[in-house]
Amino acid sequence: MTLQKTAVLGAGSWGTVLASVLAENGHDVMLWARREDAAVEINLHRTNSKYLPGAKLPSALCATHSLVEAVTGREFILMVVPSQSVREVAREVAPHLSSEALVTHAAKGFELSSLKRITEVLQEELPSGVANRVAVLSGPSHAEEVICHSPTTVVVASENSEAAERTQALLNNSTLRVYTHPDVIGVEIGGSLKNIIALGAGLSDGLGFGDNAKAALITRGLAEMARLGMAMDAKPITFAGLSGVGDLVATCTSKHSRNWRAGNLLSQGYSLDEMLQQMGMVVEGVKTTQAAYRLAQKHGVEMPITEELSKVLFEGKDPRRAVEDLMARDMTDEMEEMIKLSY
Ligand SMILES: NC(=O)C1=CN([C@@H]2O[C@H](COP(=O)(O)OP(=O)(O)OC[C@H]3O[C@@H](n4cnc5c(N)ncnc54)[C@H](O)[C@@H]3O)[C@@H](O)[C@H]2O)C=CC1
Ligand SMILES: O=C(CO)COP(=O)(O)O
Repeated sequence: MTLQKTAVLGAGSWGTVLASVLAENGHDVMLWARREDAAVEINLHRTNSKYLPGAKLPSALCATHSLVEAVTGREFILMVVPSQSVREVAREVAPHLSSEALVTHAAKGFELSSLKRITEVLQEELPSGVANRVAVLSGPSHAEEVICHSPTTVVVASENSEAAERTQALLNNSTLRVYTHPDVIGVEIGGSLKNIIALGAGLSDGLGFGDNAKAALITRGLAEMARLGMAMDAKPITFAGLSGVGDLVATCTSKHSRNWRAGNLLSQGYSLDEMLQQMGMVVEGVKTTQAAYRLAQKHGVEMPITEELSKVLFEGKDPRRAVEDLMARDMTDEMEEMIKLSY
C-alpha cells in the first residue's frame, strides 16, 4: 500500500506500540505524548521507560508534545488515550484535522458521564466528514507482546467499510494480523466489558480460587457481556470473535493485564485508591464497571458479575461474600440462555 502520513495520539504503552507498528510498516509517524519529557525521551533515546521498560523503539518514530503539530497534515490519526480523555483530545484536535483524515481509536471503555461508546463521543466532537468514517481497533493485544512481534490478531470495525479496510492495510504485517468487522457496537462493547471480568479474574486468582472459578467467570462473563451488547444493538455473534471471547481470554489469563493485576491487588487488601496509585497506568475496568452497571440498569439487563464487582469496588463489599452471593443465585438452565444469545 502507499505509505501515509500518520499520527498516534497517546504515548502510553498501547499508543507507543501502535506507533512503532506504523513506523515499522514504513509509514511516516508522529506520536503525541502528553508529557514533554516523554516526547524528548522517545526522540533522543528511542525508549519509553515509564510505559514500555526495556523496549527499543524504531528509529523512524518521531514524538511531539504539541497536539496541533501531531495532527496537522496527517491522513491517518490513531487515538490511543484513556476512554475518559477521548472527548477532550478530540475537541482539541478537531479544528486542525484535514477533511480527508481517517480517525480510528483504540480505547476500551465508555465515557462515564454520558455512558456513550467512544465512537459516539468522536462522532459528536469531530467535523461531520471525518466523523462519518471513524473506526475502532480492538481485540486481544497486550502491548508488551506486540512490541516483541509475538503473533497477534486484532479487529477494526467501522460503519464505513473503506475506513476499516484502510486501517487494516496500514497496521497489518507479518506478526500483526488485522481483521475488519462491520459491527462497531459489538466490537466496542466487547472490548470494554472484558476488562470488568478481567478484574474479577485477578480477584478470583488472588483469593486462591482455581481454574474452575476462572473458567466460570470467563463463560458467565461472556454471557452477561453479550446480554448487555444485544440490548444496545450489538450482534450477539460478535462476542464469539476476537473482540469478545478472544480479548476476554487474553485479559483474564495474562500476567500483562493491568485489569487482572488490579483485581489481584484488591484481593491482597489494597483499597481502590491504593490499588490505582500502585498501578500507575490506566485500569479501564474500574470506570467501565460503573458505566456497565448503570447501562445494565438502564436497559433492564441482568449482569450479576458486574453488579457484585461494583459492590466490591465502590461499596466495600467483601469479595468472598460477593462470590457466595453469585453462587447462591437462583438455579437456572444454561441452554435456554444460549439459545437467546445464539453466539
Ligand atoms: N496496553 C495495552 O496493551 C492495550 C491498551 N488498550 C487501550 O488503550 C487505551 C490506552 O491504554 P494504554 O496505552 O495501555 O494506557 P497507559 O496507562 O499505558 O498510558 C496512558 C496514556 O494516556 C495518557 N493520558 C492520561 N490521561 C490523559 C488525559 N487526560 N489526556 C490525554 N492523555 C492522557 C498518559 O499520559 C499516557 O500516555 C486504553 O483504553 C486501553 O484499554 C487497548 C489494547 C491494548
Ligand atoms: O486490552 C488489553 C489487551 O487486549 C489490555 O488489557 P489491560 O488494560 O488489562 O492491560
